[in-house]
Amino acid sequence: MKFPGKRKSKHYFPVSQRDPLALPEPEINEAAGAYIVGIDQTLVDIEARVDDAFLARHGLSVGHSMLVDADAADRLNLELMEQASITHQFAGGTVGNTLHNYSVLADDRSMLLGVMSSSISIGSHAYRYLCNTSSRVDLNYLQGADGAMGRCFTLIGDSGERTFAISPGNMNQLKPECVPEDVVAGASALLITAYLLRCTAYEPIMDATLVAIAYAKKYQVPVVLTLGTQAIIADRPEWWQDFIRENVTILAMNEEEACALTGCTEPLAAADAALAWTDLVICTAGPDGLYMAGYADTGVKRETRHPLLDGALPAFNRHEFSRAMRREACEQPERIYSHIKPYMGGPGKIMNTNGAGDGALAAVLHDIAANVYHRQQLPDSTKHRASFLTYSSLAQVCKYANRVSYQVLNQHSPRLTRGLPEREDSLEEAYWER
Ligand SMILES: Nc1ncnc2c1ncn2[C@@H]1O[C@H](COP(=O)(O)OP(=O)(O)OP(=O)(O)O)[C@@H](O)[C@H]1O
Ligand SMILES: Nc1nc2c(ncn2[C@@H]2O[C@H](CO)[C@@H](O)[C@H]2O)c(=O)[nH]1
Repeated sequence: MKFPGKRKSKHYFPVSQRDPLALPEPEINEAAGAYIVGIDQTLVDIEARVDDAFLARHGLSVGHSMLVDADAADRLNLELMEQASITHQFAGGTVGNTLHNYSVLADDRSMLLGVMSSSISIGSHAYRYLCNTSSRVDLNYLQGADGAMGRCFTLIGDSGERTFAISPGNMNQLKPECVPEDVVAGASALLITAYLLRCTAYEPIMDATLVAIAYAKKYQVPVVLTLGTQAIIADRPEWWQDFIRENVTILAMNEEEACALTGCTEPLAAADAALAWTDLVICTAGPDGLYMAGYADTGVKRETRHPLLDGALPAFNRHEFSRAMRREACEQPERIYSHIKPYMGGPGKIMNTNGAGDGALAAVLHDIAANVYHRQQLPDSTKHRASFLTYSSLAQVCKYANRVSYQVLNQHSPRLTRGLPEREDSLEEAYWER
């Protein structure tokens, strides 16, 4: 486990010196390991430049992800081939991207559950998917399936905005019995997306997702939900509110999805509203950076040393130096919030906004898994005197998430090609303080 950013704090990582307050001599537990497990619709992104007339002709809604049937996908594909407008093909899927990025950042294992073609030929979509996935993502639990892989036509319109047309192929065929209980039980978090529950008719992946959630709840594994695209939430916001209240520990969304879920246009107000149903919220807000909201116990909350910020809530970042906890783990829960502007104001030239939010979530997952790993190695450390969800403070997690988003904006693919530069490992000393 590579630590999410070196720092000057007394709690540092990897553990090379004992915490003086921890009692017994710590032994490194070789068998222990922290990993994230996720379920996804295995998809290959097929990227093409199109004009707005193309999107209108194929009945696609700009900036959103829509399902298309086999005939519509064939028509779309044919037109793209005729125009020779396909520019890239790489592995996609919102959870697959996040697990890949987590594994690159943490230099550690994650596990992907989903389907994969049973028989793979060189150059096929399945082959490309595997080639574009970090070797740290464990694919041994994928379920073999016949038929075409899911395709995500990623259409870049005149404004540079991306529109997704999803041809499902066999992406929804994951069976509940292919979700191993022990894999979920041992995970630091279970990652799912709202896309898994968007099917035109019954599909096995819906039950597989519900089974995985039941296992996660049984073993107190945090369930992390990323909302996917606005329309899915806008279709039935109350249903999603109930779903989140029942099942979700950590919620990730962008401001559009947040608005669809809560009715609040302001991202901080939306994150605050979502805390009624879940324990930790990450809400990205494009050029406005990102917000996080969570809970801390009164006894362990920490005041910020940054200037206080007013927004939808006054002095909302007052306790942003606190580490996030589940509400039920707090004797006296208090709400904590943080905000960060884009790292260095954003890149001079944005290569791609696709996956910037998924990148931020990968950083949050890294921080959560580092906390589990530290607890496995040093259970008596004062760092675990309360049951925290994150290794770092909310403010620090925001910085890290934001830095990773910047990295994604700076490259073409939503999947990181390498980890963050080593010399920047100390986030305190990086540019945002200048
Ligand atoms: N135009 C921009 N300028 C500067 N930073 C940006 C810009 N757009 C996005 N970012 C950075 O990327 C992060 C995530 O952006 P955004 O809210 O667009 O994600 P998203 O819509 O969830 O992305 P995706 O769903 O494709 O993963 C922001 O918090 C911010 O740090
Ligand atoms: N799992 C899943 N991912 C999607 C869907 N639509 C778009 N994406 C992915 O979202 C990513 C960008 O956030 C792209 O790489 C797409 O592959 C969908 O319906 N399901």
